[in-house]
Amino acid sequence: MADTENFVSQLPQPTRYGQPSPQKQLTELSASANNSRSAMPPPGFTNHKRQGSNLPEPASKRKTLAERAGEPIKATPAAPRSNAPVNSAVMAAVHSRNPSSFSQSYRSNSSQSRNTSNSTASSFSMSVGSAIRPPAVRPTSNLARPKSSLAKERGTRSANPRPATSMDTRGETQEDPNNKQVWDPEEQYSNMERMYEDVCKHYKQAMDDNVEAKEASHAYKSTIANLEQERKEITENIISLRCELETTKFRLEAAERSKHELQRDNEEEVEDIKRQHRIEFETIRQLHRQDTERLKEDHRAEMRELKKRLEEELENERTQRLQALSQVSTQGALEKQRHHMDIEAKEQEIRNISMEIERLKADLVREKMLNDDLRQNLSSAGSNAAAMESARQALQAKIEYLESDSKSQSEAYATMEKRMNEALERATECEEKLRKEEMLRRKLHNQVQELKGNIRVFCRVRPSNGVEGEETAKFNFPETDEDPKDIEVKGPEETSSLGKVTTKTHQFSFDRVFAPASNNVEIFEEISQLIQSALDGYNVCIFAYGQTGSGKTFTMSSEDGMIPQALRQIYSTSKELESRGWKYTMEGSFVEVYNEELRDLLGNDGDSDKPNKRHEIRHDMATCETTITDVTTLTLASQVQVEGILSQAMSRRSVAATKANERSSRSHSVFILKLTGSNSITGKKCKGTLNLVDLAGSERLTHSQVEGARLKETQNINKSLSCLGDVIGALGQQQATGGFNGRSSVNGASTGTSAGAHIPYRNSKLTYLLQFSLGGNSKTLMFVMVAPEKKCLAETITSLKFADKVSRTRIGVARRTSGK
Ligand SMILES: Nc1ncnc2c1ncn2[C@@H]1O[C@H](COP(=O)(O)OP(=O)(O)OP(=O)(O)O)[C@@H](O)[C@H]1O
Repeated sequence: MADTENFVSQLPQPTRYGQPSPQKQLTELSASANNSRSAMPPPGFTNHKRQGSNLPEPASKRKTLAERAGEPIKATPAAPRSNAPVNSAVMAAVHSRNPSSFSQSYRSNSSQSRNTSNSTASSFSMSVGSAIRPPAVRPTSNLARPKSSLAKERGTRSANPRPATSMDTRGETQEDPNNKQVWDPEEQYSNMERMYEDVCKHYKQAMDDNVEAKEASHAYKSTIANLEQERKEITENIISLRCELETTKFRLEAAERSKHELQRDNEEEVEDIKRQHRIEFETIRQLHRQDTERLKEDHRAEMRELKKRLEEELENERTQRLQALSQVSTQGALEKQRHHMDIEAKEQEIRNISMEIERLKADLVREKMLNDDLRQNLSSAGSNAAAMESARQALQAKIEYLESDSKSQSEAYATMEKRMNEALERATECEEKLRKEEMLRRKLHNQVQELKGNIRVFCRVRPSNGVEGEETAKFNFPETDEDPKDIEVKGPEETSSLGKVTTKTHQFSFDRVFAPASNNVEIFEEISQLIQSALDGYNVCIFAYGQTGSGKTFTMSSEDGMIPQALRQIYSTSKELESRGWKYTMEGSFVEVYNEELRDLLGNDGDSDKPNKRHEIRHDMATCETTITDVTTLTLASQVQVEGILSQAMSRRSVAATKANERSSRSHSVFILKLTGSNSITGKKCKGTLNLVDLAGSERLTHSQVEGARLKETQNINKSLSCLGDVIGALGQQQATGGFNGRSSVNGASTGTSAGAHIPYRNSKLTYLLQFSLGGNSKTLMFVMVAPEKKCLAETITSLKFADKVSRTRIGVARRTSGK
């Protein structure tokens, strides 16, 4: 295809169908003429002419006749040479064959010559000579002209110089004016005659040349005709080639069309095949789907069948296994029961042994703790024992004696048995006496507590924290023989209006004052009797009050703080009391009151800012019991558990403190220990609660100092602490007016037997939580913590004033909570 197009593009474009352009034709013709000229080598005519003539050479650039024949005919411009007009005149004369014109021309020429030059040789001869010369170039090479007669003649003439003409003579005459020459008509005539002859000769010669030229012209014409013929042939060839080209093009187009048709047919065929394939594919797919569906259905049916069979098998298997299992479990249960019984027996054994040990221990402790009566009993028992020892020795001697005599031996044994029984009876009597003594002790202890007051205040000044440059305030602890109860604080310097600087000394008295040197163990000794009260069935509340950093947490929760020591004491005492028939259950929980919300410190509430569960405080007014919903309660059944609950609570509190930006300073933590005891010998029951409270920092922040979350905290702390003061104040008020009757009314709601005044427990979460541990039915101890730094002086005095107010409050008699 590309070849075809190339071939077509290389062909000359026809101007009109089947007709070559005239321009093209002309070009081809001149080219052929050129070719013919170039093909024709110049004949030796020129050389020959030169050889045969001495005439001057024509201008080298003059065009040949043949060349001029190819040019369009135009008027010959006037030749610059002098002979040109003569030549044309001669030629015109020759062609017209008009002698007059010839003579006229001749005359004009001659006269012209005469006018122009007088000193040179005859211009006539020069002009005629040159004018009659044949054309310089032959038109064709193949038409070599024979030498003309004129040329021959010229050749001879050149060898023999021409005789002088009349003109020559005249010239000579003119040259020599002194030479006397006469106008000779004869001679002139003869000269004329000669000239005429010459002219005739020239004419003849010209005629010959003309003939030759005609011949040449014929030759040219025939050549032109040949060339024309050739051109025609070439044109025909071109036409035929063009026709062929057109035909080829036509065929090509037809082939192209057929190709397109074929292509289209092919495409349609392919489309048909595709369509067919699609239909076939769809049919196959349909069949396949049907097959699949059928197979699936079969498979489902098989599966159903299989499943059914398997279920049946499974059911059978299960029944068999269940039977086996029930047999095994029956055997296991029997085995377990047996083991259980074994364990119980062993436990009982252990219990007995441990009870024995505990009893022995308790006896030992009791020996130490009992008063003079007990010592007397013991001494009498000792004398009894000595008597018994002597009796035993006597019996021993008797046994030895009786060993030889069995009769006397059996008698001695009977006596010994009798005495043994007597001793046992006496021991039972002693135990009974001891129990009565214990009851008496409790009673006396409570009386002492009552005498001390149901709300007591201890003041503790913490040692300086040793920070360099920190000034310490002045505290004075007046020395007394008894326990120190007073404290003097030098207040800040005050400048009067007169410029006098004075320092006020504040004096306070509390139930006990602990100087910075005192330690936690020492302090606990003072409160251990209160802890004992909780075991005796009283509600006890010990709380630490003071500004941030004054040592509240250190006193309450450090390793030897009040909470750990109280727990340890309760545990050990409860164990001791077991020997006297008391059995205690102890349940501990640790909560935090933050922003008037309860958080469980033994649960996960302390980990985040928001408690995971919402805890509510519930009061049972009948039993005077408080419970908190969803709070974690741990039973303290062993010393390990006691330590566990402590470490867990401490770690929770420290996590919470770190996470919530030292929240411990801004929340109240309350450790609640519920003690339930029952005496298996006397059948008595008691229920006491020990609340150990680490209050939030008591420093009063003004609302303008804080904002946002901190403002809310501050408001809540201020509110709860002032609420605590209000409750204590209200309780004192109630006592003063004699309104207290064992139970107070809560926010006006009567608790049953109350005829008392309103106590605003509900005004804060803290007081509401401690409702049954604050007031008439409880024993309260407040620690007022004091930071010794001078910068804390103002807060210290405020705290001490508050504590003093509390200390002056007298609250009614506490009553033991009996179990149902
Ligand atoms: N009696 C003391 N002896 C030695 N160091 C003490 C004593 N009391 C308190 N500290 C120390 O003083 C610092 C502050 O005490 P603590 O944290 O108990 O104060 P706080 O009143 O509980 O403060 P917050 O209200 O922030 O909980 C602690 O480093 C503590 O160890």
